[in-house]
Amino acid sequence: MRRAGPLTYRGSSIPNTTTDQRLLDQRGPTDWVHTDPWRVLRIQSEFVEGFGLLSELPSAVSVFGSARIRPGNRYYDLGVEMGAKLAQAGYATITGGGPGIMEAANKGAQKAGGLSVGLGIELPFEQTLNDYIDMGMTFRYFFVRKTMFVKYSQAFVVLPGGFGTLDELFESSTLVQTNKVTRFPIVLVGTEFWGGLRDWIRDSLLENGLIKPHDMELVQVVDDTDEVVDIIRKSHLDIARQHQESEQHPGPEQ
Ligand SMILES: C/C(=C\CNc1ncnc2c1ncn2[C@@H]1O[C@H](COP(=O)(O)O)[C@@H](O)[C@H]1O)CO
Repeated sequence: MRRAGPLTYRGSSIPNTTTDQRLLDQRGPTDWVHTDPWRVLRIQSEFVEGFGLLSELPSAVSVFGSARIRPGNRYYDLGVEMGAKLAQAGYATITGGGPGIMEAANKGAQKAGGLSVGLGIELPFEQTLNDYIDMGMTFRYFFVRKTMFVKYSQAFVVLPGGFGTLDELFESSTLVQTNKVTRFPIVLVGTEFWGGLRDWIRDSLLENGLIKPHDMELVQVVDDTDEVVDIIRKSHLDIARQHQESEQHPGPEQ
């Protein structure tokens, strides 16, 4: 009789090698490493690692913005200030873990004694997480990383940036617009930078009936980092109040 894990073999059914021998003695073909079923497992493991790292994170805010802005630029300083204000208000700061505004927000958060998180992305060129990160992970897949930003933050704050930043802004706006996430403030910081986009959304999208009038409220544009924190706090309090009310007056079981 031979046991192989949960399996039992007897007589001529007993294999002449063990599972461990088959695993360890030979490599076999390798082309499966480049197939989609194998990638699915890698994607799964990325979700597992991400959820494992972030599931016990305190209240947090994702801060997005340019990878190209350097120290000395006024928007870099704005990023540092934003991270610090979020830390002082008790929020962890999550960024894309890279240079520029991401580094600035992480720096501000860390220096103000807050929790600074970086969710980096593997890129075709070598890049490490910036130096101001307390907890970090580098993702292979953009879409897995994006899930983490939304799942583990209470709000998105968007500073000036290029295509990457716009992608993050419009993806989050679509998630709120389609009710995939609810009660999720998206705040653009810098009216001089973002004002033109807001006007274009109103004059082109709203004017042509491509969005509804209330969609204009999905994204707020402000200058003052204290105002950003107020918007986030207020939304947080509204959510807490609604939770309390639904506990006191529970609806029908679902
Ligand atoms: C281009 C340079 C570095 C790129 N490194 C990045 N690291 C991490 N995250 C990134 C990077 N580039 C883009 N992102 C994500 O998009 C947003 C910034 O993109 P933008 O096009 O610069 O606006 C940012 O929020 C990240 O999540 C130069 O060294």
